[in-house]
Amino acid sequence: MKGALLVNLGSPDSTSVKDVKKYLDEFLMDKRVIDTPYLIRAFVVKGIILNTRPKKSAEAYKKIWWNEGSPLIVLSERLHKKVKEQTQIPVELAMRYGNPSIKSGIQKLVNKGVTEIFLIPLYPQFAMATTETIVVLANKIVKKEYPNIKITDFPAFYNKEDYISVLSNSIQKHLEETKPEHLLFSYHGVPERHILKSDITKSHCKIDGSCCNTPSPAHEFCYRHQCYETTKQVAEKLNLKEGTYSTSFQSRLGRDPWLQPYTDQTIENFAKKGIKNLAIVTPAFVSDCLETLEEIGMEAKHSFEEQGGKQFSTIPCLNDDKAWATTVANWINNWAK
Ligand SMILES: C=CC1=C(C)c2cc3[nH]c(cc4nc(cc5[nH]c(cc1n2)c(C)c5CCC(=O)O)C(CCC(=O)O)=C4C)c(C)c3C=C
Ligand SMILES: [Fe+2]
Ligand SMILES: [Fe+2]
Repeated sequence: MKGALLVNLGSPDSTSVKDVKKYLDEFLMDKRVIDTPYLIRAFVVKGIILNTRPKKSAEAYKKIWWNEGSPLIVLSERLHKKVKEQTQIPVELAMRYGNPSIKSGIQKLVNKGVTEIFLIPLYPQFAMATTETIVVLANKIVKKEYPNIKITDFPAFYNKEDYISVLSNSIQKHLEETKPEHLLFSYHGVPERHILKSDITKSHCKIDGSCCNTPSPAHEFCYRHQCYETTKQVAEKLNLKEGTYSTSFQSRLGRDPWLQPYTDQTIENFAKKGIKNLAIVTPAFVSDCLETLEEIGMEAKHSFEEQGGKQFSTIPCLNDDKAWATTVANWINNWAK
């Protein structure tokens, strides 16, 4: 029997410093997130980051937390419910870090008699720190605990026509309402070296991004190329004029260089240049979360307004949008045919 597993990033169990610390420990000790040798990672994460960050992050989580829990988890559950309503096969939801775990998701499917799992990492663009870590962990669990189960993973869907279409429609609706002077596509960043590590050709990708418009097999796993491509395809679909939209990268952690331009600096520069009405869309995330609701919806908005900007609007992630749930259900149903 066939079944599907939707996997998102995860959130702390609560906004307590203890739970945030536990979550960040699991997240940041993942060698595909902080990709240094183990001893350096342990020193940096356990010796430095976990001493200060959990308190700060817990405060940020408190600002966005809902009565039902973490927005990312609640919105993923709502999407899961709508997807289940549109398919005959069992579908479970799991998180890469925290709860519900990937192991529990697989166990629930196995309990229902599933022997073939369609694994859908809920990330439009491939990254070592997102798609790859999910695929690796799910396969590791299956190999160890359920050797007779087969897994098929769904690749990054950054350029799939149906995804581009639902994303574009959600953006279009917002643009008609707010009529911004500029639309910023802000993607979660990754350290620059992650781009080089994911280059399967070992020679295509360049730190400065000059490679991303030259076709290459490397792009199947190039986060930066895939982000640019999502922006490009949405811009084409919506007929956006050159110069009225751009791409930037947010949520940098630490001192190493991450993908640029940085969102916070870009937004400040727009305000300083006299842009008054700015809209932001965050297509690396399919569910609103700390990084969209707090970092963009609160921090970035504040900085834009402080520098003279007047109207700063955030376009919600696809969340449990009806057409988006139908798109995910279609992927599952086509695979299960
Ligand atoms: C969308 C894809 C994501 C990539 C790529 C990614 C990479 C990445 N993230 C960190 C560090 C942190 N990220 C944090 C939160 C967070 N990150 C993503 C997604 C991606 N991260 C999401 C959806 C969230 C929000 C989770 C939620 O509960 O709402 C955090 C925790 C919050 C904080 O303290 O700021 C950290 C830390 C690294 C190092 C990284 C490297 C590639
Ligand atoms: Fe590239
Ligand atoms: Fe992150």
